[in-house]
Amino acid sequence: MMGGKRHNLEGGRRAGAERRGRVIFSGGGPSSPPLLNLFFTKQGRLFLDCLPPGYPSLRCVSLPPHLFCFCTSSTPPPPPPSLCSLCVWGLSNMVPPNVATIMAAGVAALTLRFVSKRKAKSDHGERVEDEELEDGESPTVGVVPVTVAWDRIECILRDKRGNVIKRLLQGVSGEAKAGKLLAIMGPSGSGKTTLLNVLAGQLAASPRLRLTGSLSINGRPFSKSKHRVAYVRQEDLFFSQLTVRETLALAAELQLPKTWKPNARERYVQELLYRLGLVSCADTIVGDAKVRGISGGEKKRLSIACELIASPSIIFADEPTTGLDAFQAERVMETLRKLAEEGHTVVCSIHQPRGSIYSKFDDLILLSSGAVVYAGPAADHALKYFADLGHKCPEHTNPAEYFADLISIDYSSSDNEIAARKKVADLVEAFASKQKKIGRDNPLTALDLLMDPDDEKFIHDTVVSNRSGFLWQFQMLLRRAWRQTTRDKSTNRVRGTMSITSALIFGSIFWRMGRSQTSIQDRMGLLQVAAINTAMSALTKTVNVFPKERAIVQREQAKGSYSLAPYLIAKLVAEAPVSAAFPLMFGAVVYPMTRLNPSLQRFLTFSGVMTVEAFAASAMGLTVGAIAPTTEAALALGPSLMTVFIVFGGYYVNSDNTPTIFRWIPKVSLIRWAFQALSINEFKGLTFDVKNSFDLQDGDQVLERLSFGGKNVQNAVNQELRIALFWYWLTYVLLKRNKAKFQVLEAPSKVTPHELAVEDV
Ligand SMILES: Nc1ncnc2c1ncn2[C@@H]1O[C@H](COP(=O)(O)OP(=O)(O)OP(=O)(O)O)[C@@H](O)[C@H]1O
Repeated sequence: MMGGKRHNLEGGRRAGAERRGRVIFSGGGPSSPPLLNLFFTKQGRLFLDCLPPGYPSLRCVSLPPHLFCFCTSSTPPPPPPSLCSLCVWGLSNMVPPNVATIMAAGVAALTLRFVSKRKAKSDHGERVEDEELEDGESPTVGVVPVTVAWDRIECILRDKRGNVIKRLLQGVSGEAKAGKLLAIMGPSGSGKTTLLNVLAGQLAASPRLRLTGSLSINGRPFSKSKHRVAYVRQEDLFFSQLTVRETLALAAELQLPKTWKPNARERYVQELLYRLGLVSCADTIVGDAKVRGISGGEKKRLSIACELIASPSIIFADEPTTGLDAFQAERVMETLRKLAEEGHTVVCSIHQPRGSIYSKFDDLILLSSGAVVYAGPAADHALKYFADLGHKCPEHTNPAEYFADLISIDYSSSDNEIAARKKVADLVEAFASKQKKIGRDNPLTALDLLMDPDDEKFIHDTVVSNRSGFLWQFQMLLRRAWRQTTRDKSTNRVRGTMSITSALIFGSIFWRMGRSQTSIQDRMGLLQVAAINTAMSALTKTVNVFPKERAIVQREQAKGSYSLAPYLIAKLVAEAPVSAAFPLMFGAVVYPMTRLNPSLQRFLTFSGVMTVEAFAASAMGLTVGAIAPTTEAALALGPSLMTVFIVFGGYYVNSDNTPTIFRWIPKVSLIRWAFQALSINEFKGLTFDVKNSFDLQDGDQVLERLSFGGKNVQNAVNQELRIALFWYWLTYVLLKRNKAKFQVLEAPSKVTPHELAVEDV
């Protein structure tokens, strides 16, 4: 299915031609320009030009880092991925063949390859693009053409007792090839996403699933392949406050090798913006539900652009048009179509596309209840196939709609359902027997099998992510976190307003507390509500946003863009000034209104304690966000946990009276340590009006009653800092452990009769 006409890597060709340096071999018949040119680029890389006379269009194929090849052909086969196969191809295709010249070129090339291979070994780990790019020079990222083939994929869902409930995929086989756009279509629940996840090697692991079958890339088992796979998921997740350009630039900075100069990276990002049609919104923020940003279609194309940075050979897209209007859906599919034309292997699942979108597909897989109804070319071939089976698509009807109706189960009545199920079962049977008769539709091409195992090494070298050092990652992630925090004006405005409003409310309630005996209770009450208010607002803000951010970070981590430690530290550093601002605002209003201990030193300590407490609560929010599967779950879990800490916060239950089994809770309660520090800061040295002999004379007596006697502020703040560090550490461990786990594909096995009995549940 490799489309020669569409195999166009103009960028690479141009860049290579511009870099032509010393020619070391030239010849190949009477033609001008010569049939074959072997030359070194200015950077010392070896290039081979094959120019059969009369065929002006050049094509390029990525060869090992030290070898590049440009070639054309009248009946273009896929460009061969190794010099040996190039020579085989050249001998059989060039007209008129000048055997001696080609052989000479082949021998020269192989000799040089042997020499340069040794050099390549010493350069192990570098990418083609790793060489220093000169200013003004275009970056080139080649696409390695690949064929993905899968055979007898079975996915079985079992209940807790191990009984089979459903066959999600039933012996699915097929192929996706370079330069082709393959669409997986079928009614809702037919298994499109499941199949796509299996092909991308990203089916979420579950003890209730059993996955068998074989999956290969260019004839090698998928698990051993080093080709890069991009997966554009249904949900587009981004940092909402970054612009499109910033999002792409950061992804480029984190994923491209450091040897790319800033200019080259910028040009590459600009090129991606053009390719994906994102130039007009390049400087618009991505936005979210609160702040309007780019459109849904633009978000989807930005997702694709981010996936393209690492130059993947294979692109999977799960329902890329879902939620988009007709125009945006068309543009997204046009983008995928172009990527296929550039040599990528593109596979997408799609529900029911309109006619203009359907016409973009090269190949089609139709699924119904997890079984293949049709797999093959999308256009006339599919229509003819169904017409031969007696299902002729009426004229002027969108084939996609026709196929969807044909393979859907009609649940309007039991008779209709039985008839529809029988029709689908017949279609599945018809396709299975046809497949058995003809074997696989398109077996792997001879060239795929000819591939030199060393080329796999090259592929690894060209696509492996070149992760930068800690400091570099920290710097990049700090910039992103800072932008996200400071630009989120609506959230910051709400937090600021809430801080001042609650300070005004508490200030009014505890207005100008005097030194009477009753003011002692008021002071304790105010300090307790201040501690609760600060902790709660920091906690809810964090649990509101972190689960979403966690999903982005986990996706980026899966790509190997950066490590967890620089991410968490950058987040902490970037958010610290903003997080500190709100407790300070609260303190600045409530302190003078209520006339807490009137000294600048005490006011500064009060603000400092509140700030440290806000950090601890925020860190606890991160942990909750790392555990909870959704924002809603995090919002339920976070405040419940905090309520326990409030109860044991030192005001409601005296720590001396705490039941033994709960003694540990006040020790880990961030409310308790904040309350203790605030109380010591407030009461130490304060005197009260005394009217009766049993009245408390000074703050030290109050502290004794609270069981805080003999303690100091510093100690309480240290405990609070330890609690904050504990939550940060726990978040790190949880994020590290909660990496996505994928279902292992077991070798194909016979489905047991018992399992077959549950077909089409
Ligand atoms: N891990 C799982 N556990 C239980 N059921 C599952 C699991 N994964 C998939 N399924 C079920 O398998 C069937 C196929 O799901 P899948 O998401 O692949 O369908 P789909 O064709 O993509 O549907 P849609 O077009 O609605 O997204 C559904 O009935 C789904 O509920």
